[in-house]
Amino acid sequence: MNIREIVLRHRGLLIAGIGMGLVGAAATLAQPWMLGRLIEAVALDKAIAWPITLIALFFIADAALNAGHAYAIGRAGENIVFDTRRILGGRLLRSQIPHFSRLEHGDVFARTISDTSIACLVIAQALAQVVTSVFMLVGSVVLMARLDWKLLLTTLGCLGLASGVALFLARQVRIAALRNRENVGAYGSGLQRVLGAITTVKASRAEERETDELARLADRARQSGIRVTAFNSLLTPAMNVGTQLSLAVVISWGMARVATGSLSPADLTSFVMYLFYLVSPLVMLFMSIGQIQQGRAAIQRVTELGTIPQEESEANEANAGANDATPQAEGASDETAPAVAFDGVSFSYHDGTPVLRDVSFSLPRRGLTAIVGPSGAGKTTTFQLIERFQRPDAGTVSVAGHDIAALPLTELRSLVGYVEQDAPLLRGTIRQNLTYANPGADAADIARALRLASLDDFVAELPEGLDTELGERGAGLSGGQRQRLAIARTLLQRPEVILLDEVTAHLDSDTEAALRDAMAEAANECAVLAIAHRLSTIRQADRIIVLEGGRVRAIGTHQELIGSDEVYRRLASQQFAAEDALA
Ligand SMILES: Nc1ncnc2c1ncn2[C@@H]1O[C@H](COP(=O)(O)OP(=O)(O)OP(=O)(O)O)[C@@H](O)[C@H]1O
Repeated sequence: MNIREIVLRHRGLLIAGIGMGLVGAAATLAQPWMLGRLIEAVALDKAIAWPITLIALFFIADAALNAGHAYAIGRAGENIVFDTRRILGGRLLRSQIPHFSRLEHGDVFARTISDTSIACLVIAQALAQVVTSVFMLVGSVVLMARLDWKLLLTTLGCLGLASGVALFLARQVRIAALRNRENVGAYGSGLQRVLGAITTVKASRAEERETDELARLADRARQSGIRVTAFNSLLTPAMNVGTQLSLAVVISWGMARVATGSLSPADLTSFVMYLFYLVSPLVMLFMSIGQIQQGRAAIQRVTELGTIPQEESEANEANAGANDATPQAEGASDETAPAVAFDGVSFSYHDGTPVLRDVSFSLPRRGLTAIVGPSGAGKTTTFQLIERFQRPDAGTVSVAGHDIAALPLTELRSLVGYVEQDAPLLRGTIRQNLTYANPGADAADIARALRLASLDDFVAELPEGLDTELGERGAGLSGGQRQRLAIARTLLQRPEVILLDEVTAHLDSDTEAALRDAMAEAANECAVLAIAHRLSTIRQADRIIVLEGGRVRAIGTHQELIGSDEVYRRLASQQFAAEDALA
């Protein structure tokens, strides 16, 4: 992502805004000159209608052009912020999971929400301000030099002194503002951390501790905020002192020269007006330079986030599809190809520890397969590879006969339905959540999916039925209901393969039995691969894959494995004991 390109896309509006600003500045500069001519006309008893009309015209043009300038630049800034956020949002959603999972969410929000505003608005406004300020400064200096160069040198001396102090203060403001942004960001991250785990905080009676910690972070933000205010409040007086000093010198020396006749009252009036004009662009220039520095830091943070590696772009997917057209066409009609096949797959996360080692298995197009194994055996990682959230270091993974490395991602993910361990739901109605992967599903399909997931009675009892609004992350539903809603959503997608990650963990025995029926029915239509702990689920499976330490230990039915595999026997007896204890 390149912010320069985004800014250039809006150059028309920016140039129009700067153009209006420059013409407006010229109209401003013309006013003292015209006022001088008006004073001369009055003094010499000449006609004053023209000077007055011109001053009025310049005044109106000045006001109108300045309003146009502010509107155009503000609008361009908002357009740039919009484009940056739109692109950034898309890039985050299409980013590669291994890179995304390393980001801190609070920081991602800060970069996407506030850094984009600062970067774009500051750059658009501050750049425009620099251009118009420099024009005003040069214009004022040239016109003042034409009026009286000695008075100009005196003015520049006084203002130069004040500018030096102002420059120093502006630099301090910038440093303090950067620190303040970091502190505000840290407070945001802290707030997000505790609010995301509010029930754990309460259950651990940690409210007081966390409130103190939040207050400590907020206090750091307050202190750096006060530093910004302190330096900022000195900035304007520093420039005012310079202005007042030069004004005092210019007026007293200028009046003395008017008395001796070496300067006309009209020129002195114009000169004093230009003096005021000189100060405001000077302050603006310093502030804009400071803002641009701040904006550069924000641009860097936005650009860093924007360069997060992407899953293939649409174009690449199309190419991959075109290059792979023949095997895909064959595979799609080849019902004999396995639903999922792992062939010599090895994988490690970024820390390099091997998680899967030379894993090979294949699933037929129909039927229920359970994956069992001790905690950390690599079961969820297997699912991550099938969805291509992660890529294998060696070996190939195929779905419906296609090597998934060459399959367009949208196609792969339409073939595979995935119900995660925590089954997160999105805000919105039950219907929106249900049809999330298949927005075109009709009422009959929805009713079938609800029935299969044993949710039909629950939804029928709700006053608003399918249109019931769910809270954040599915609040308003029990863990089991959330899980079943996620299963119904996957069933509606009608995939070739359904991956279920410990979906029966949250369910009571009755619901689990209903869900087992749902799995059996789904397994008649597609391949179901379930990570399971409950023996009742495992026993129902057509085949069971036993994983241990990232390797496939054994594959077989419950009866076969009980007789032949030590690890399976141990897992099964542990589960029996646990279920007996529960009973
Ligand atoms: N994102 C990750 N980054 C680094 N290591 C990871 C990551 N996810 C999992 N691991 C590691 O990979 C190994 C396998 O994890 P995985 O979640 O696949 O196991 P699992 O068999 O599903 O375990 P469980 O039954 O406890 O859910 C574990 O040692 C885990 O610490």
